Amino acid sequence: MKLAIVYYSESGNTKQAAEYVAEGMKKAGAEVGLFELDKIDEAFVAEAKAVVFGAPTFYADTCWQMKKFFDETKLPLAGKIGATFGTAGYLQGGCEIALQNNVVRMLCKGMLVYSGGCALGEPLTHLGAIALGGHVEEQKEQFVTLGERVAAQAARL
Ligand SMILES: Cc1cc2nc3c(=O)[nH]c(=O)nc-3n(C[C@H](O)[C@H](O)[C@H](O)COP(=O)(O)O)c2cc1C
Repeated sequence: MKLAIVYYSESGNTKQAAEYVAEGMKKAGAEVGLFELDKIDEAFVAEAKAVVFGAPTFYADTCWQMKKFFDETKLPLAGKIGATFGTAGYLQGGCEIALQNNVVRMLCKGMLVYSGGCALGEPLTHLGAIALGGHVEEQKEQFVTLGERVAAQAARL
């Protein structure tokens, strides 16, 4: 089963988070494609059962590069599981708004948005996984768990 992660990262926080999400997917036995936004293997993503989007928060929204991706992409995302994670500088900086807006964009693309929410216990993944202030390693469990949960749900599709 192929699963993809598409992320944007300037200073490395979201890249590290993406690697943890990939770790969780691999633990679940998936073949994982980890792609920077401008280096997407489109054939892999087209075959993937799930695509997880990761982005830093810019001005209390997902970064403009991710918004541009959703505006422009012609990738066949409809019907795939979609999930999201993000990083931000600080608690009141709007990362949850950024995740919510990624959720809205995934819905617009016809994706089946999933995180496991609070149904599967701790850690509660709700809108997705978040790390603040560069403390990505401290939130590793959240990102790994999101990857595992997406992989498990994709296997059920
Ligand atoms: C242009 C710009 C705008 C930002 N705006 C916010 C913001 O509104 N709220 C916030 O919490 N952090 C903000 N940040 C901080 C980044 O979201 C944070 O450092 C993030 O982890 C960077 O991810 P990266 O290392 O993957 O590039 C901003 C950073 C930049 C460069």
